[in-house]
Amino acid sequence: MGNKILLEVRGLTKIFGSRTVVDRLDLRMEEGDIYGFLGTNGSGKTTTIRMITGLVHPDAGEVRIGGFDLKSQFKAAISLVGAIVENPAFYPYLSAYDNLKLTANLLPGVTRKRIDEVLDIAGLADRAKDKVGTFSLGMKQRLGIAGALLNRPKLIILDEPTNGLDPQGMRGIKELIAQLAAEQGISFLISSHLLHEVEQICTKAGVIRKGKLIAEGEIRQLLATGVETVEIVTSEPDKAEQLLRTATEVISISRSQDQLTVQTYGDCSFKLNQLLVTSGVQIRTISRRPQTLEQFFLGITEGDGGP
Ligand SMILES: Nc1ncnc2c1ncn2[C@@H]1O[C@H](COP(=O)(O)OP(=O)(O)OP(=O)(O)O)[C@@H](O)[C@H]1O
Repeated sequence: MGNKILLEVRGLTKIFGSRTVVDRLDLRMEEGDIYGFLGTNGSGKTTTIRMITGLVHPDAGEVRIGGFDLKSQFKAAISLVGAIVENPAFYPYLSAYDNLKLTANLLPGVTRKRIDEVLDIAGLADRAKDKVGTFSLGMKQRLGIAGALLNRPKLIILDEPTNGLDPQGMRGIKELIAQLAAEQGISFLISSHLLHEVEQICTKAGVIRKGKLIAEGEIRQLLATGVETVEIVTSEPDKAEQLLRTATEVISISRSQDQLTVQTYGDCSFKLNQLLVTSGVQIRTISRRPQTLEQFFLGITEGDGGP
């Protein structure tokens, strides 16, 4: 395995109309990583994955897979990737085998033997001849992973793979991911809005919020990372908000009359205080509430359904 860089994303940006949905995003995966891409609904995960898989053109930034530039060396870069973006689509009246044969026809050099192999790996060998319409959602997801394995990728990208699955289906997917990583050295980029799920499967994670990567690292280290809620009461809330939005540590600001509630990455209340005071903003009170990223993430997933 080693520490070879498998995926490098730099400054990736997507703007829809006047909204910046993905904002100068950087990601870095090494071979062997199972990377959890964590964020609430609408935070920009699917758009990022679509850019990494060449389905959406970025407005800025670059993606390199296995050292190949996705734009100028598309074939070489994309041949290293197997991906399921959103739900895998199958023909319900065709068998699992025939569905994979259709996928295989689009890929150069994939043999019939390989179709049997991937069905076996996904634990579907004995259902190969059954119509996909009779499959549970978990089996369809495993069939999707089988399809993604056809061209022997080094990186598999899964967008919310356990969405809608029952506990047994979830377990099946998690076990398959762990097995493919351990036995075949395949790396995974897995998007999810569920912290505990990422914690169970992944070795590393990045947290995306409003299109920005707000934290990245080894899971354990990441969950212990400090995040703070700073509450500021001021007679000049407009000016204060404008100034605070320029600070890199600020994740979000909400307002209620003359009170600003500011979420920050790391301990920076002193810096924010100075920023306001040196610009002549009078502060009535300032208080801080430290949290771990885990508490923060659980709080935002409960509290707001979107960005
Ligand atoms: N083609 C598009 N045109 C305009 N806006 C879009 C388009 N695609 C996505 N968006 C918007 O971009 C934002 C991010 O969407 P995205 O699907 O990337 O988020 P997500 O984190 O994957 O969320 P979810 O888990 O709900 O899929 C959303 O507000 C969405 O409405």
